[in-house]
Amino acid sequence: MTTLPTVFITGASSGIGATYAERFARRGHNLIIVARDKSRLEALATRLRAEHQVSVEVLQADLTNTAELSALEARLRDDADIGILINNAGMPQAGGFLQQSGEAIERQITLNTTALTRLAAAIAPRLAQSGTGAIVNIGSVVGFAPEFGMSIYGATKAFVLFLSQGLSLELSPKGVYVQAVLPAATRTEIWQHAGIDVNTFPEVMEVGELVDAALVGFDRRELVTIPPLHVAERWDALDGARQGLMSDIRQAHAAERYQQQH
Ligand SMILES: NC(=O)C1=CN([C@@H]2O[C@H](COP(=O)(O)OP(=O)(O)OC[C@H]3O[C@@H](n4cnc5c(N)ncnc54)[C@H](OP(=O)(O)O)[C@@H]3O)[C@@H](O)[C@H]2O)C=CC1
Ligand SMILES: N[C@@H](C=O)C(=O)O
Repeated sequence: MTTLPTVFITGASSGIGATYAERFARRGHNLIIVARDKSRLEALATRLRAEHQVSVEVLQADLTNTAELSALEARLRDDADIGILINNAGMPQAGGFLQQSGEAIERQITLNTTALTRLAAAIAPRLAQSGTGAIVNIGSVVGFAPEFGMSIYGATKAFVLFLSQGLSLELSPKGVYVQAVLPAATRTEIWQHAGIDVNTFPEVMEVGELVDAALVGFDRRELVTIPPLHVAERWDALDGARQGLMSDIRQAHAAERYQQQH
């Protein structure tokens, strides 16, 4: 019987990450679950060990702490049992751009982009060497929507999508599957952290439905999985238009509309 890869999940103490942990435990995977809240992680680990007879290791870490992030990188580099990284940990933006302190900006960009990238960079060489494995990056539809007024958060999520597309081009020929998952409003604690009452939204997806849909995309080896997008052709058209724009870039001279009228 082939041994299933261990799944390394960041942000697993609540919400989407905790649900991913439950779903992969149900599939029989051993887990390594990471977050700052050790007691919540331990409670989840105890439950999943009992319910699914899998190994669940708890790693308490603040991904914005360089030393703690480095320890996680070393584990991802060295532990050959880890075959799937779920880069889930993230934080929202509370308030508009003008309300952001330097520290808040640094913390959000560090968690949502730097830590996610460094953890992917830690595991990717080993997965590429082995010719198998998966990296799942949790983005957001907010990365498509500057109109939502979460400019820094949305920029970090646009980063996650671009990074995932780039990593897929670089790593999928080496057997490594990369997936970007783009939820919309999903019922988790993130909204409390954003200072927003999620119950004021006309529609919110339940977290189990979100993760189950993301796993359908995962099982299909889909690159960009957008569970709330009911018209899949919209994404195809957007990405096709992006590629069309690039094919119309002529680098030798500025476009006529930018030529000085003499
Ligand atoms: N819910 C939604 O509507 C949407 C969410 N997303 C994304 O989904 C991902 C998961 O969010 P969601 O489950 O909703 O939110 P939650 O707030 O429920 O979960 C966030 C998780 O990240 C962990 N975390 C936060 N800060 C740190 C840190 N500094 N170091 C380590 N872990 C940290 C938290 O654990 P702890 O506090 O114990 O450290 C928690 O486990 C995020 O990337 C988010 O941007 C995307 C689109 C929509
Ligand atoms: N996490 C939510 C916003 O804060 C989202 O990405 O929709």
